[in-house]
This record gives sequence, structure tokens and C-alpha cells, in this order.
Amino acid sequence: MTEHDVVILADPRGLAGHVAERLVAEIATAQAARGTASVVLTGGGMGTRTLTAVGDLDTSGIDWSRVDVWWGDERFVAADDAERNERAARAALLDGLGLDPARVHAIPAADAVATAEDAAERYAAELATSSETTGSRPADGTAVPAFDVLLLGVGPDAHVASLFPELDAVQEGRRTVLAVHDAPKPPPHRVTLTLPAINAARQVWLVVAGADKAGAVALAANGAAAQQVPAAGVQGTERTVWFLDTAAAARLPRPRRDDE
Ligand SMILES: O=C(O)[C@H](O)[C@@H](O)[C@H](O)[C@H](O)COP(=O)(O)O
Repeated sequence: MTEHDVVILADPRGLAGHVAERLVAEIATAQAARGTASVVLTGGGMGTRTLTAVGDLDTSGIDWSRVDVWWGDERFVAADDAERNERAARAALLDGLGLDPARVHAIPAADAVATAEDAAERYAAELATSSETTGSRPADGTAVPAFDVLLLGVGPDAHVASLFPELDAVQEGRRTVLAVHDAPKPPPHRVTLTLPAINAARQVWLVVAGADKAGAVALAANGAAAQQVPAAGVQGTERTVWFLDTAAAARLPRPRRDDE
């Protein structure tokens, strides 16, 4: 972790509620500044829980038809497969929001394209087109929009999106989206944003709960290399925030609870 904020809540429920409130506020701020907002979603327990918590809030200050929704990674399975991150996000929140379907940018499913490589190529093209049409390309020229908020979960092995320790994808420095075929966590076939694409976001938020993540969080805080600890390699161009529950923060040097 380089320059970063750490926010610690008591438990997963409080964590999801807090991140949801901040997300709603950031979307409103982005829309006030630029007319639109873009959010990158993550799968996993905390990602889905956060979306459910957004659904419990008053979001009348947001024009949902002017929010672009992307995904940081996707399992390469059929569109209606219960493993699919898009499906979980739709059920938790998206289907009830009145989003513009043209602004919901799902990663192509296994019944829409032949291979995960095809899905990655198509998604990269969609990201590039969006960055051009919206004029929101990040300063380093990476061919993705400068996302307002990019959410990530972290695995016990410190993976983020589908960037797993010691696999080639975490080293990618040029392409924005890759197919992954050897994910150690099932399902093995996936499509993921790369570190350059993730790090184009204005804000990167890592949302992490549970004692099984405490080691990964501590390694990232101690400045481990991204190759071994992918979570250590992510950062927003404006802000990086680690949202933790007390269990995930247990091995940080000076734990502090923000709701005390
Ligand atoms: O694609 C996957 O297999 C999961 O989405 C995974 O990447 C998840 O985001 C993290 O393991 C954190 O998960 P939790 O939030 O459930 O701890």
C-alpha cells in the first residue's frame, strides 16, 4: 500500500453499509461535477453485500440513467449461470434501478462469444470506445475511462479481480483486459481487467472482511510486490481506500475503528 486511507468498521454488515453510503455520495459528486458517473463492480461476498446495502438507501439524489456500470472481472460462464458476477449484481441491486441498458457494460458471457479471449478483446474495445466518446481517458493514456470508483474484493491469497498471485495476468503492462484460464479459485476460466486498467480509476476501493484476509491485508500494507500480492499493486489516480472490518484489520500495525 502506498498513499492510502484505511477505514475500519466493526463487522461485515457495518462495512457494507458504510461503503454503500460513500458510494452513493461519490456517484452524486461525480454527476454534479461531470454530468455522469462510472462505477466498476466486483463479485464476491462483500461486493454483493455492498450493492444490497445501496438498495436500502435513499438514492433520490442520483440519476441512475446517467451511471455507467462496468465489472472488474467475470467468471467465463453462461449468462444465466449462478456463478456469474453480473447475475449476482443484477439480483442484488441493478435490476431495480432504472439504469440505461446501454450503460451497463457486462463482460461477454460464454454463450455469447466463443472464447474468453474473444470476451476480453470485446470488452477492451468497449472500454476504449467509451473512453474516447466520453473523453474521460486517464492522464497516462490507458484505453479505458477514468472510472470514478472501482470496487475490489480481496481473496485470502491477496488476489483482486481475477489477478492471482504468480500468474502471468498480474504482470501485464499494456493490455487492459485479459482472459485467465488457470485461476486457482474455481471457476478456472475468467476475464479480468489488468493492473493498468484498474489503476486508471480515480478511486480504488478495496472492501475486505474476515480473519482469513488479515494476512493478505498486512502483506499489502507492508509493501509486498504485486506479483506475489496482487492487492498491493492497485491504486487510484486520486485516492485508494481500504475498507476493512476489524477481523481483516487484525494484523495491521495500529488497528483503529472508525465507528467507535
Ligand atoms: O471471482 C471470485 O472468485 C470472487 O469474486 C473473488 O474474487 C472475491 O471477490 C474475493 O475472493 C473476495 O471475496 P469476499 O468478498 O467474498 O471475501
